[in-house]
Amino acid sequence: MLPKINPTHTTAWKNLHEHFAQNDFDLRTLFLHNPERFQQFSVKREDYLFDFSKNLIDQKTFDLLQSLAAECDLKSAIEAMFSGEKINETEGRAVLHTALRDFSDKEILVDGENIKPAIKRVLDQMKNFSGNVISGEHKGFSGKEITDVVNIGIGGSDLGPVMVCSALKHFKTRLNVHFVSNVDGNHIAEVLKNLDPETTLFIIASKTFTTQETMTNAESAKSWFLKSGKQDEVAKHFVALSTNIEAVKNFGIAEENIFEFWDWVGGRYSLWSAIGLSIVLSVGYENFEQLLMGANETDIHFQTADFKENVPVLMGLLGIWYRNFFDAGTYAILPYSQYLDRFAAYLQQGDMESNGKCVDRNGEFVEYETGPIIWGEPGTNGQHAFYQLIHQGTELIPADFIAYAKSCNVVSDHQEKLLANFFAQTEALAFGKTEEEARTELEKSGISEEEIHRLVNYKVFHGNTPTNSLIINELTPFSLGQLIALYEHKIFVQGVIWNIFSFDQFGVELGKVLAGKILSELKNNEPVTTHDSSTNGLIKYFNEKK
Ligand SMILES: O=P(O)(O)OC[C@H]1O[C@](O)(CO)[C@@H](O)[C@@H]1O
Repeated sequence: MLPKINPTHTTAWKNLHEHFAQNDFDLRTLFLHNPERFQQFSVKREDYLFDFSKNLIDQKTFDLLQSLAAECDLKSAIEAMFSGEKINETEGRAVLHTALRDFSDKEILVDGENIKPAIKRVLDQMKNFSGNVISGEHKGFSGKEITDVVNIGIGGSDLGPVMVCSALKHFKTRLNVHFVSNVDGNHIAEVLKNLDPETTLFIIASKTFTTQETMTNAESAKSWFLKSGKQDEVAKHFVALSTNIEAVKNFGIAEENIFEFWDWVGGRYSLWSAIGLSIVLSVGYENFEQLLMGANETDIHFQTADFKENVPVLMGLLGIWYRNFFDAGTYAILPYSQYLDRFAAYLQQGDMESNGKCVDRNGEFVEYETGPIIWGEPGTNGQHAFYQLIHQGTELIPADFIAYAKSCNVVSDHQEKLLANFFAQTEALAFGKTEEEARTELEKSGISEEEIHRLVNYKVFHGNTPTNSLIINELTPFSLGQLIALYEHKIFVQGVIWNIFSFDQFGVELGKVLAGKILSELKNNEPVTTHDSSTNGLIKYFNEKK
């Protein structure tokens, strides 16, 4: 079981509030007074450098955040998760996505049974199946090789595979992997438009095998296929990834085409499981295994490193400092890598579905902020979209800047320009531009004193916008696994300290129930009056125009 400590009742929390009230954390001053600040607040590991010196902290802040982790008993929470304790108490489940990437001989027991053999069995099944598809040995009903794969899933059955397949495009196999997730018929229509049923493999990815969007898309995909293929040829073109074996069989998927995973794998933490089959088909099993091993490297770091040098712990603690003491409502993920174009979207589910909670582990409503809004886009594009607000807006927006030192593709001086922007942005966000500096620049431009007076404030940059800089040596399946796991564990750290349960998601249920009721009303084509005037009015308008 996880500890049930209200963070606001800890001594560290009270001291952090005092510390916050008594200091202004001016980065220019902090760097001026400590030439060793970078060395003091950065962690250099074999595959990456994590520089957190441009945060609004001093040594006392750092020490108090460490005390907070200790008072909230983070260490035992980490041990509880990795050991298979049922820390997902509201659903009575263990949380063991980490076991999926643990290649050691260590036994991990769930309800008295070692889960490692089953994990190995499914990995072998994924390896064999993907090898046969990629080699062309597995053929479609007309004897042709598979050329295209369509993963049908949503949420954790989509976002992780989409993000990884996008990030590892440089490593792709001959197969073209597509993703359908939205119940909006245009989504599947656009994907199927250019595909051939004779050479297309469908992956129905759903932990529960009950999600409306996925089951609707799966039925439509099957109907599309059966316009060409026969019912008894479905087995060659449809596989399923699920914990719900009975529901998969009822859908009509052959038993040998079911890739199982388990209830101790949360949807948003499932890309390491059978849900990763689209990744295996996209980049090959060896690269998928490297992805797992990279995540495992972070798991070991997370379990063994002193919290003072533990990157996920530091990321989590710094996020709490801004969320709960600076009242920052959002957190930006700004990868300076086009390959990571879906990374923020993936973390939106990972973070917001985990820590978007308002009831603590004692069943009481919390009286402090919990999970922030996660958002972001790759740099340098963001600089031409929303950096104006980060630089000169009224919201404090802490951000993680992520980049790779080496590029997968050497093209002219693009990499130097990309990193120059990365470094410039974190510098500008930290140190800004004072009124005096702005005035000096304007004076050099030769404009009148009156004009200078009129313009100077528009040219001031407040600075003191905190950033973490993560420079990873190169983008590989291994380093991507490390990166993803860093964020999985950051999220865990924050959930532990906020004293919430990070592994259920009851908040998604009400919408599903209401949608089911309204769907039946829409289908019977009668006037709808059972809702509020807005919902009734909207439904009426839709019925008139559809
Ligand atoms: O994989 P399933 O069971 O179709 O669920 C899809 C997604 O729906 C949710 O249950 C709710 O968003 C997610 O947690 C999950 O990843």
